[in-house]
Amino acid sequence: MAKKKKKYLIKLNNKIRNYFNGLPFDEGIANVDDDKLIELIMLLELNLDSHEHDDMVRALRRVWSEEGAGTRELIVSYLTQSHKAVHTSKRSAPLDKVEKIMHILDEVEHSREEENQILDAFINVKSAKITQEKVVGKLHYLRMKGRLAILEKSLEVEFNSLNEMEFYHSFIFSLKAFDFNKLLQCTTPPLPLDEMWEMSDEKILEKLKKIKEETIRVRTEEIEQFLRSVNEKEHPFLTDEQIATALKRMPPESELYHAPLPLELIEEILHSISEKYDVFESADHLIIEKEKFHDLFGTTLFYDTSVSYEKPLFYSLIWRGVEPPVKEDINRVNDDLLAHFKVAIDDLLDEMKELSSKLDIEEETLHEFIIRFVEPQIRASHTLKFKEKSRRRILFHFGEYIKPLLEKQKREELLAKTIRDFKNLYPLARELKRKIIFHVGPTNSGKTYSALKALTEASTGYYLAPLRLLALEGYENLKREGVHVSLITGEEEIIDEESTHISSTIEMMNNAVDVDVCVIDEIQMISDRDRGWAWANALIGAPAKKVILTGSVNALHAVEALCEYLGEELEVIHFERKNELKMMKHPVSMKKIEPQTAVVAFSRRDVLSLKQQLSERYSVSVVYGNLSPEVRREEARRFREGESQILVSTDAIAMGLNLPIKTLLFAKDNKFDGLRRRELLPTEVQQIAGRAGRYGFEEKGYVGALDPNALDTITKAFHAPLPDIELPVSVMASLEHVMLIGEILETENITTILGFFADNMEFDGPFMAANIDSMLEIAAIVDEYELDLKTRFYLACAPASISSPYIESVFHRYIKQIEAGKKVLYIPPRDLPAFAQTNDMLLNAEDRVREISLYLWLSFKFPDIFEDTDKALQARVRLNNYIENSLRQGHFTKKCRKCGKVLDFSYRFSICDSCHSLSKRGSGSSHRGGYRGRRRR
Ligand SMILES: Nc1ncnc2c1ncn2[C@@H]1O[C@H](COP(=O)(O)OP(=O)(O)OP(=O)(O)O)[C@@H](O)[C@H]1O
Repeated sequence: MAKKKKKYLIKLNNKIRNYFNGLPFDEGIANVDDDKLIELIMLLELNLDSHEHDDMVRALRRVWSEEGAGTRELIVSYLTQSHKAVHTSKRSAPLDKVEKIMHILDEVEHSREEENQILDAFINVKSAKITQEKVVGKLHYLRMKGRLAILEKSLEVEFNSLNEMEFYHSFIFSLKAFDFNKLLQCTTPPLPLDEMWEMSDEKILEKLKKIKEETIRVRTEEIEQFLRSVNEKEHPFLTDEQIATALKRMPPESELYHAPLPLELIEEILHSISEKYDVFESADHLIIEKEKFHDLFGTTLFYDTSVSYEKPLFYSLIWRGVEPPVKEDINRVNDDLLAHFKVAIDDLLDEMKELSSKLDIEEETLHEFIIRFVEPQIRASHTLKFKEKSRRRILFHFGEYIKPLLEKQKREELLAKTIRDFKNLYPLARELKRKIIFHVGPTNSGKTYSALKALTEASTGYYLAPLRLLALEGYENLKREGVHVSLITGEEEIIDEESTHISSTIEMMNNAVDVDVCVIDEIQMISDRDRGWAWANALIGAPAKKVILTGSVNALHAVEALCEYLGEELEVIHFERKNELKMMKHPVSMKKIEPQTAVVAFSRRDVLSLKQQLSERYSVSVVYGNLSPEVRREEARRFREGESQILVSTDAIAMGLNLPIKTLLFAKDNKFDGLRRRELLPTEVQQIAGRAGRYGFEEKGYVGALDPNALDTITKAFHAPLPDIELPVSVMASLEHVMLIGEILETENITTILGFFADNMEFDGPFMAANIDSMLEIAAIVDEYELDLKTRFYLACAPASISSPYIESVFHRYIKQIEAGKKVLYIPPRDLPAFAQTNDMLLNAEDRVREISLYLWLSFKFPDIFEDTDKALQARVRLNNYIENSLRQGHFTKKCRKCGKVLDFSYRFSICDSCHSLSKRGSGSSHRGGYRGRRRR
């Protein structure tokens, strides 16, 4: 920096040396003449007492040596080029600009004042831009301005920029009640000034005076006309007083018909015209507003519609007595607003529908969505406007709302697709490239025997039985053959650590470990309304290289269809009945039943009634569904080993059981199937009849009935061809499926999940979702508790027959404990008598056995909670003995409450017919003794 400054000072020194012909400043300055020295002293604003040459030279030498580069530059600049040495802009115009202007003015005649005005006008204009034309033009303008000023003064007017004359004049307003003077502004039409400047001042003045007078005349006429129009007859909107006040307050420059009216007055006038309006004003507009409403999807939106008028226009309508078209204008604006609004809402709705077209969203939900956003916005702004911003906001939120729904739907679709192709849910079975062999034949044809033989010979295998008893039979058969086998049913497990085989009930199939052979017994059960799904699931998912099915011929078509869907090889082996089975020609009377006869009825009541009647002559075994497996087995054993002569049973014996039955008699030809009472189907008759004349026990079998009508129906059904099982067959979700559905539906509600499976699944194969009504009933109970999904599913599968109120309450107690993670103690029944005295006692005992079945079943799923299995098993033995004894003793018979006569179990009343008729005859003293007496007689 310093270097740069020094260099600059040297440059200035050199310049001054040049100027002083090689002399330095101190010497050269002494040669400068006094005038220049004085100017230099003034330029530098030096205050000197004397302006003697030597004093000035001394002062300048001091300044040169003491002051900085700036002062030196000024001095150099002044001496070398004097015009650049101007110290500040405040100084007078540089000589050459003034000279230029003066030079131009020399050519034109002008006064001294005009010269000053011109110099002033160009003071800030650069010299280069100053031309003769501009200077002359300016001079001309100044002269015109001068003349205008004179004219304005003498005429008492002003010229506006349009070259019109503006002036104020006082006019008289003659109103009805009084007169008053008011100064008003008058304006002449535009004046041809260019033309006028050609004239003399006097002439111009004369002309302008005329124009002024004419303007006043016209204005006067205008006022008169105006006053006539508002004065002549009653003004429709304004009172005389209001007119007078408005005119008095009118600003002088206002047009008459534009005379302002106060806001309150406008409001009053509008109300008198029609409805309620709100009126506002801006500087130059009147805004009139009215509340309107619009029904949007059942919600009323309140908003304001407004119109705005320029004040002069509106005032002029009022002054002229013309009704302002506010109502029409507001309605028109409102129609416009509504039309726009509706189109915007319709567009939005369309867009929302398109976005959610894949979802099943009700139109009402879309409406609610729009209302939720639009209503508050309109309430807040009170304007029926649907802004683009709002549209975007609604669509954004709607998008957020449907996003999870769309995702869920996508997942549901994916799930449906997976489940639809049901076979894919069993990947292990699919990998094994299974071979299916169907042992098809009538009952007692050895089809199971032969399948079990193949199973025995296989190194690993499963036997899937329709009943627990048959699983046990299969287990015992395999064990007898020296096979290491485990038994797994819903209630019990007998595990052989070295087992290569498992005999289980079909619902317990393990689809995760593959084996060589799997026998699925009684495949025709696939058409069973409630349990059929277990056979379908097993046929699709059994993980065995060889799957042997046994069943009747009516299942052949369904099995073929399923194998075709699975793409798996099917071999069909036909079996013939081993023993002859003859249909009897005559009904057999109860009194003539031969030993080794099974009598089949279809309800527990009928079985007990038959037992009661037959017990008088024969020893009888009883088998029916409610009995525990142990009791059933014991009763079957007694019959098999000849301890009892007759077996009375429900159709629980229909499947598979091998017993030495020579004759099988149907007690009835109809049954209640859970929904309605109906005739037995040929398949049921043939299956049950097949229990007679089992190969290895008897040579021949006989089938008959107790009464002639039943015999007729049974005979027909016995000979009828079996109709093919109808497709589709039912399939059912496994735990894995349930978990998957739960995850996708984002729910742990087992009722919802099972319902979803049952309702929404469509399958590609010949399938439908199983009938799970009873499971859903249990699921509804389970969902009342806080449990995880796995637990819920297990519980929903539990054998809890909630048609028994006792079992239902037990089930609730169990679930409550599971929910709390607390142990469930098994409380055994207290002292049981030797046998049941009444039917209710027997029913209670059966409920207690079912309670144990439930307890044991749950102990497999929740071993830490249901630990009292030994106690439960012991109690079951006790209860079974008690039930067996009761059945044997027959002491629980139904007797007439009055005379003690033994009644049929199916008898509806508690007193017998004779007691009933006696009581009706009204023997007055209807006390017990009387009846006893008669009975004794
Ligand atoms: N080859 C055989 N050798 C010895 N006994 C046999 C033979 N085949 C079948 N049996 C016996 O014949 C009876 C009926 O056989 P199996 O149970 O296999 O018949 P099924 O066709 O399965 O009849 P259902 O359908 O009624 O069960 C059984 O007691 C069985 O032990």
